[in-house]
Amino acid sequence: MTRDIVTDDIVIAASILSADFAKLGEEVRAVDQAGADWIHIDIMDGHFVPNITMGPNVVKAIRPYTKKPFDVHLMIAPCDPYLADFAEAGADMVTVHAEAGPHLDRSVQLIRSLGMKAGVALTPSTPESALEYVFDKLHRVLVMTVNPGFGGQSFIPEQLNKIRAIRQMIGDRPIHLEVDGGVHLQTAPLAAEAGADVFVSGSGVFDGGDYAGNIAALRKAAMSARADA
Ligand SMILES: O=C(CO)[C@@H](O)[C@H](O)COP(=O)(O)O
Ligand SMILES: [Fe+2]
Repeated sequence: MTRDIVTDDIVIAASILSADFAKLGEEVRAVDQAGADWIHIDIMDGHFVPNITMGPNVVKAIRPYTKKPFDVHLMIAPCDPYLADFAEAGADMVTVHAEAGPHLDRSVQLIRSLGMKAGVALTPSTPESALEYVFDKLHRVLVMTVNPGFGGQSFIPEQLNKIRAIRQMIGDRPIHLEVDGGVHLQTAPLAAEAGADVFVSGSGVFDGGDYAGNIAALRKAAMSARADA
């Protein structure tokens, strides 16, 4: 099934880390109906990051609640032993961290061989040069604008230079540039102006309960920066 399309459009990926875990399936359906383009799923292991969330069994359980693409952000180390489980659970795209192990190229090749789109994430202290030798195998790059592990943190503005540099590296390749962490109405335009086209938001989508209003406002904020460019 093809659920991932690379377009020139702004993509809003709702991060279910901020959802009510007691009714996760309904929350996924709700953000789908509220206009989210992708469902962003944060997988944390209490080892690579200081928090624990969910595994492939939960991804599988929420898969029937939407046809929107599942954008799985792995904050686990090692990741290779679990990639097939996420593919089987219904992940469309899997992003691994460049910092999560010594064999990034192997992880990227494995994701692709399992039929999923491949992404690499960089924590705030990792330079864009970490992408150099895997770049042409990627469908997306995820720039973390907070230190990974928790929702609701503040956007780190120094990451805007990294976003600009990666936008230059991408050129006309069909690679999404995803920004994750502290993405709100004030920061989405900055990231868009720097070159991001996928906007992950947890608290910005879920806080206050007006998912449709929040998603529409985020999209409008990101698009306004593009129109100004
Ligand atoms: O990967 C992560 C956190 O490590 C994110 O995807 C968070 O879920 C973003 O949350 P907000 O900063 O948007 O509240
Ligand atoms: Fe994430």
